[in-house]
Amino acid sequence: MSTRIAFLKGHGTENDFVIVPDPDNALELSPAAVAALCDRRAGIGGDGLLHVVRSAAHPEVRHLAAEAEWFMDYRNGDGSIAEMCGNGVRVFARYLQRAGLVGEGDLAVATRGGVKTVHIAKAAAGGDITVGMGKALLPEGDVTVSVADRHWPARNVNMGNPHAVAFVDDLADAGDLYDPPPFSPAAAYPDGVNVEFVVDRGPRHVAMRVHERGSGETRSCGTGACAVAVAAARRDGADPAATGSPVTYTVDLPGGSLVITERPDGEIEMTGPAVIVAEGEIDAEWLETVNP
Ligand SMILES: N[C@@H](CCC[C@H](N)C(=O)O)C(=O)O
Repeated sequence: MSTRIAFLKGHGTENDFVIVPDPDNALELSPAAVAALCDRRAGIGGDGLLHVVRSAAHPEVRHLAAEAEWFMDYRNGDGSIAEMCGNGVRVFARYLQRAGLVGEGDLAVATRGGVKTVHIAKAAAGGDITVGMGKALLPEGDVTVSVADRHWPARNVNMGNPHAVAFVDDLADAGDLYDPPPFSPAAAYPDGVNVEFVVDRGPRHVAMRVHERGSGETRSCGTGACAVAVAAARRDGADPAATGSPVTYTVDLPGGSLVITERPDGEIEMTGPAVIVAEGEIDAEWLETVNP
């Protein structure tokens, strides 16, 4: 009889994830296995995978174990590794809460993009979760993104992972987003980039579509929404560090809305939903066939 491996399925504003609890880091999850699990026809399906591991059990973040008990080992749907996932970290926290592995209040989660603090509201089995996303870096230099023969200047924003934010007249300008939008100069993003296309909806209210590195077009991207809020604030002349007042943007995405606040110290908070929709078991024999 084959061993079975637990999984859950969850989403945050319809950015969906396969969740694989593996506290002792006992599973070998190759890029091919992750891609197979995230496959929407031949696997479970998801934009990415949240491998839930105790920090002490993972060589990349063992040094953070005293600070953050749990490590979000995030993988994109194509099996590639990313530094950070904003929707993912809320869903990750929701899983830990639901499994009784953490209590109420603030929770530190280790990611490749640093330790993030997640606030889970009291008695909230559902409801929104707020995450301290850290500070945005705004590397200097012009970046251009393209769709077919159209080109837009883009703001380079790093939220632990790289983003290129382009303001457009209409979200349809982004086209079908099947392929990663080309960008230049190539040296701006040696490891690829997440590209956001943004339109205005009203005062401090924008809407976006995103092509995610390693996942394609998704219905939401939390780090992308933070990058967009910071780029929109700078474009609108709003810099919390200069004024001493926080700035909040609502960012609409195809899968829902996220609320992003940048504080005068540069720290960014993101608030949005995190939902677990199912749980089950992965057949270990099948996993072996896709995990060479
Ligand atoms: N959907 C995520 C971002 C996931 C990582 C990204 N595709 C990358 O490669 O950087 C989010 O909610 O932030």
